[in-house]
Amino acid sequence: MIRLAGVGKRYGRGDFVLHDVDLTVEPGHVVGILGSNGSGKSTLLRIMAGVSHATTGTLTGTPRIGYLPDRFPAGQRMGARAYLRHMARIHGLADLSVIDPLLERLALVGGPTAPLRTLSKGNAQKVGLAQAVMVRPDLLILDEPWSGLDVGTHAILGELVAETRARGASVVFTDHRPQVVHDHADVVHLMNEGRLTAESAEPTTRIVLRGGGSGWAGEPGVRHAVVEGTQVVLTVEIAAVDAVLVRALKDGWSVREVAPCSP
Ligand SMILES: Nc1ncnc2c1ncn2[C@@H]1O[C@H](COP(=O)(O)OP(=O)(O)OP(=O)(O)O)[C@@H](O)[C@H]1O
Repeated sequence: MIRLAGVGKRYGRGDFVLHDVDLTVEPGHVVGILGSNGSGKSTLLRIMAGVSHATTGTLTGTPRIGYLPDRFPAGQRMGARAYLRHMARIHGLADLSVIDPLLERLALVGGPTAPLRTLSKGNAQKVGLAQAVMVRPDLLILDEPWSGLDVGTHAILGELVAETRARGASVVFTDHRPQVVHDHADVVHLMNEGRLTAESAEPTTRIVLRGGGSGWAGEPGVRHAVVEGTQVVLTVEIAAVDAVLVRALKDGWSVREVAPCSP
């Protein structure tokens, strides 16, 4: 459906922010990309969506794409319905009757005629989601959708993802929280400083630490380290759990939780 091989990206003359990314998205799969802020997730999705070009490597496949960017540009006077109709025509969509039910389902506050620029970030994201799904894409690309949308819409988002998969199309989404990615993805990839790796199916342990000193990225056996407020949440290979706990206690961290996590 879509295949990336050796994809790298640098902005201007800066350092590479994506390195040698290989990724194949099969039909009917939901692919979750887990990575912390600045790791390169949005850059990768922009390349897949065709709004940014890879500096190196190749992309093959020409699926019909629906794309929800990390920040949906909504500074316009147009209302949601008018905007979506406009976008539908650009995409060559003949049937505009899907738009109103979609906006109703997403419970757009202010209704379909409220100017986009008056919408809150969460509501603007709903319009962004509507423009991405209304084209019935072969590949639905969603940049941190569970963070941008208000909690009330999370269940609808889950349904839209499931419906997309059920009709044999694919979804690629990002998030920085392991739980969110594991809850919704069939296949998980980890993005770390611009490098993408498939997550191993080996079971892991979730360790939550508070306080303490030095960072955890790159520590042996630590698949992922996410800072959440004053805590850091580690996803650790089972063989490394004892060593990580010993290091944490030596470094002054307080252990808040140790629990199995199932990918
Ligand atoms: N348009 C740009 N010009 C220059 N550098 C950029 C641009 N967009 C992103 N970057 C840099 O590329 C790196 C990866 O950013 P990217 O937004 O892809 O990461 P991310 O994982 O999506 O993070 P976030 O969740 O914070 O959006 C960062 O160092 C960022 O500063």
